[in-house]
Amino acid sequence: MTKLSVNINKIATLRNSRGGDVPNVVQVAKDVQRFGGEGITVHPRPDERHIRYQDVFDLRPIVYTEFNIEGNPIKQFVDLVLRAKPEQVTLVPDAEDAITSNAGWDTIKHRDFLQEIIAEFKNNSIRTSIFVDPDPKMIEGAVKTGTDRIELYTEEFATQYAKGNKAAVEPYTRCAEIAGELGLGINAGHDLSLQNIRFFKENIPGLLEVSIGHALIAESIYMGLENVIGQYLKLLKD
Ligand SMILES: CC(=O)[C@@H](O)[C@H](O)COP(=O)(O)O
Ligand SMILES: NCC(=O)COP(=O)(O)O
Repeated sequence: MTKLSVNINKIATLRNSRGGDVPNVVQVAKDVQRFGGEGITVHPRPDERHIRYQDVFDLRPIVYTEFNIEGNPIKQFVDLVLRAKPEQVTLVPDAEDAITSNAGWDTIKHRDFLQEIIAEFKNNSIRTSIFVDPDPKMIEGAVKTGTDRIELYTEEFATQYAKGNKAAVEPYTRCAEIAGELGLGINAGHDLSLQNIRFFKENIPGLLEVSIGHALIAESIYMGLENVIGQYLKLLKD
């Protein structure tokens, strides 16, 4: 069973474009859950260009599915996560000026740092996941950090699949097999969409969760949020 976590960053982007509180991110998160979404993902960035740190505290009491907070574990972010106590934290090595996440962790080079930070989150009963490229060495490195899960960075798959290159899923399949053998849980995300999600899911053994934001919100402009979430849930069924 693969859970759908809906990333609501883009709702905050729209709100922030005008100031004020329309659309209201808390109401959208409530509706996502009412429509069957199995988790809420946010990725607060240091410049708060979409999700603000305050949004995280406003969302915490209403998220009754699974709250997943993503970000680069700078001190400000670590403090936020420890205070909000989400069900899951996903660590992403994104540069401050990056438009969006654009790389996974080098789990070998940053092993000591990741080990320390992951231990702190786990001591606080927060499940950990780390964002990684589909490279077997990075998966083997990930297990040594003590993380519960990995999140496979799917941008390359999505780009290639859109061009008709279905073989692009193969490194992800291989890494999922390795992760499974090593006892790591498997999440995935970035540029997943109604077009590519079924094929991706079918080729990834043990896929526990996908977090989807950009495409899902864009698709909802044409088809409506409830309808789109329903379609994802059907496509993610075993
Ligand atoms: C880790 C990941 O792939 C997504 O969370 C992505 O970072 C979304 O963030 P933006 O909405 O800022 O692009
Ligand atoms: N972790 C990936 C995520 O939350 C959503 O990424 P995207 O669908 O906005 O590319």
